[in-house]
Amino acid sequence: MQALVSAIRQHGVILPGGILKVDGLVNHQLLPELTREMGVRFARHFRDLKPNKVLTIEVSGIAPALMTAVELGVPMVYARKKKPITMKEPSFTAQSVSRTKGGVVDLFVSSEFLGPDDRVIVIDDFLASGGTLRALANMISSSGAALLGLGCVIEKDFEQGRANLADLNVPIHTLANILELSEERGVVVEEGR
Ligand SMILES: O=P(O)(O)OC[C@H]1O[C@H](OP(=O)(O)OP(=O)(O)O)[C@H](O)[C@@H]1O
Ligand SMILES: O=c1[nH]c(=O)c2nc[nH]c2[nH]1
Repeated sequence: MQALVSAIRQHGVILPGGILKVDGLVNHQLLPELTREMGVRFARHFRDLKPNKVLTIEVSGIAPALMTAVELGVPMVYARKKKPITMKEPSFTAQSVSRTKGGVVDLFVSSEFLGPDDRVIVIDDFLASGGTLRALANMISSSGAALLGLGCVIEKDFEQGRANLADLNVPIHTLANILELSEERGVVVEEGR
């Protein structure tokens, strides 16, 4: 997605530990037109698989996932990182490592909104090591739902997430691909795949 690549080149900042700061377009401020286009791209890619639900994780996955759900005309569910008292038992749980806040995070999805009748695509902001998508895939598996595909706004090629998730045997679609983050070459980014 060329507009996303340009925005990353313009606003992306390299932080220690191989972290790309894109708070101006994905993780703090959101650009409505750019985010809408993300949804259009994901929906176009996954529509033929006939998903009836989009799953994501709070907080940064919500915007692109919702835009995708709007395009597909299906509900969007987000995994919560703290279980509210409103959440009915049983819920599906998994753990992921927060890359931007540190520590292990518990994830919760209610069985009210995920179950054997669901055909799910997962949408998130970053595909890095793939740990977060793996956690979501595990919850989908526990629920009896079918996982159809994975979509992420930004892939960090050098963290091997795509390879780490290959055993899931589902299509993975990303909109921008970070090849390198370095002092010498800056943010090296190309369109996703
Ligand atoms: O492929 P991985 O190595 O799992 O990294 C990707 C995850 O890391 C970030 O989550 P984080 O908890 O840092 O941030 P968020 O609260 O902004 O969603 C990002 O939102 C992805 O969910
Ligand atoms: O803002 C972010 N920048 C990153 O580089 C990253 N990797 C995983 N999750 C991330 N979030």
